[in-house]
Amino acid sequence: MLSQDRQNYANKFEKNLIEIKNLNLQYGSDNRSSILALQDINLNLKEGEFLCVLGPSGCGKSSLLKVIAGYLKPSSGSCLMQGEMIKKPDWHRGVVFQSPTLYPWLTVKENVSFGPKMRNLAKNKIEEISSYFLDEVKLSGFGDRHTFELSGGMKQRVALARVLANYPQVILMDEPFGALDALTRDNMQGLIREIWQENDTTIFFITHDVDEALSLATRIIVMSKRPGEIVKEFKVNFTSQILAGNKKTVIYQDEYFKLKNEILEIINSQIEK
Ligand SMILES: Nc1ncnc2c1ncn2[C@@H]1O[C@H](COP(=O)(O)OP(=O)(O)OP(=O)(O)O)[C@@H](O)[C@H]1O
Repeated sequence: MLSQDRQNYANKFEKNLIEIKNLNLQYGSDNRSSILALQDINLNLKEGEFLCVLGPSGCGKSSLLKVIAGYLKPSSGSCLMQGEMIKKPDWHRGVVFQSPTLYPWLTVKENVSFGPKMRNLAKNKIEEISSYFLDEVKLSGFGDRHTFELSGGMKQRVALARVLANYPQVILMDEPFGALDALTRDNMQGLIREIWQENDTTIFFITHDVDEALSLATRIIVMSKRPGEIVKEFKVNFTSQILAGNKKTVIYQDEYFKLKNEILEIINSQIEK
């Protein structure tokens, strides 16, 4: 795949969903103990794109996600969704963390139904939505189980179905597969790739794994060490090639290796020696 083709593919995502302008985030107000986590972030998240964020540990990836989610307010600059300032968490921005936060006293189906119930949807609609998304994450037969009966990968699929059941405009994922074994992780990557394609979802995805980013993203941003700034971005489309064909043939291309090395070099240059 020529880099021009990659560029053209990524450019098909045009419409801004989230606009981040000149954003700084500082923890603590006391000058001596305060930490500048994010510095001068300018980033537009486009509708339908799959954006992966890479960077050294502590560079501010989770902090950026928390600002977008509405958990944290920027110290300066702005973070807008469809032109509106993000002020607090909202169902329109679904969040999936590395450790799934499920309600252990509820069944799998009740966990997935929770959001639609809170939004006072009709009983039959709630049933329809929860069945649909349990099926999407391949857990149809597990609706009556309790979450403690499930494996780590299954719990993460419930967490994903629970977020999807709210039809969010964007899904924010913070190393969602970081705690899973290699095989489960590969399956989960396949699942999120399909869900992204089938539902035209917009995804903001933090990972430490360059291969994960390359095989999922339509765009990758690489951040500097703290205070986190965006060092470089890459438009990629291996994910659509994988959807259309065979993962192995895609990840053994020269183009893939070249990009992987370039990204690894940037990340390594940011790790404090
Ligand atoms: N609540 C907090 N109070 C003070 N400092 C914080 C707080 N949360 C994060 N930090 C600091 O801000 C910086 C960025 O943290 P953040 O968790 O966003 O980085 P990260 O890139 O997600 O890290 P990792 O990859 O290790 O998860 C770090 O130096 C961290 O110690």
